[in-house]
Amino acid sequence: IIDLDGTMLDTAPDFHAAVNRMRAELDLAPLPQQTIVDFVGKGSENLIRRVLGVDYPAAEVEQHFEAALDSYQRHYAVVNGSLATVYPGVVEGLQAMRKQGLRLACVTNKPLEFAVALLEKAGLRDYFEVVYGGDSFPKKKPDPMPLLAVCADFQLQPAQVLTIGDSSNDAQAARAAGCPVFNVPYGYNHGESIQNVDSDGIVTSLLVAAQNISY
Ligand SMILES: O=C(O)COP(=O)(O)O
Ligand SMILES: [Mg+2]
Repeated sequence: IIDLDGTMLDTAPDFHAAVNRMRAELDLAPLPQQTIVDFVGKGSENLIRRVLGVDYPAAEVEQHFEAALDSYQRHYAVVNGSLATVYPGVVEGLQAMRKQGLRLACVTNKPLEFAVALLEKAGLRDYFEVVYGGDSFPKKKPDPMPLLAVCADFQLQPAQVLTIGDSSNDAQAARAAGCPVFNVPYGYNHGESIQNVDSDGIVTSLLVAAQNISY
């Protein structure tokens, strides 16, 4: 089970562009990319609340939330995949995993519609039997629900299903599900060091991950 944002694609420039177009519409000043990226990983609603929280106290965040989310989604749909790049070793890693006979699923907190469009644009959609987004189930990562759904789809025990992601969110979901988990060190981990995350190891790329799967 492979995560999307910060693991397969560097989508930071897409988030940066869409958030700042939304902020311009709301007469808010643009934010630096790093500020926005530190808010990524827990879905669109959380991202927009955090981005509004830069300017407004909690009660006012809720007043502006719906209009901001609506604007952001409109802009993200247009920007999606146009500035993002595939990380080194992703295509090679996915090819190596498929060659080993592994079945692949993508589980992301990105809304499903955006996730599928992005995977298609990047030419990665066909590697995955299953794709689940942040709105596919009542709960998203760090809840184990979407990971357990993949285990059920594949008729495998969680201990037989490896997850790979760039953040503590992925690791917590995996731990809660009972799945082994690798982290990649190059993505977005809520502004925290990846070294401090409880995982089964750090792999420098999906290709290195593919070379270290034994079963
Ligand atoms: O949209 C997000 O919050 C990012 O999602 P992902 O890291 O789970 O792909
Ligand atoms: Mg991620």
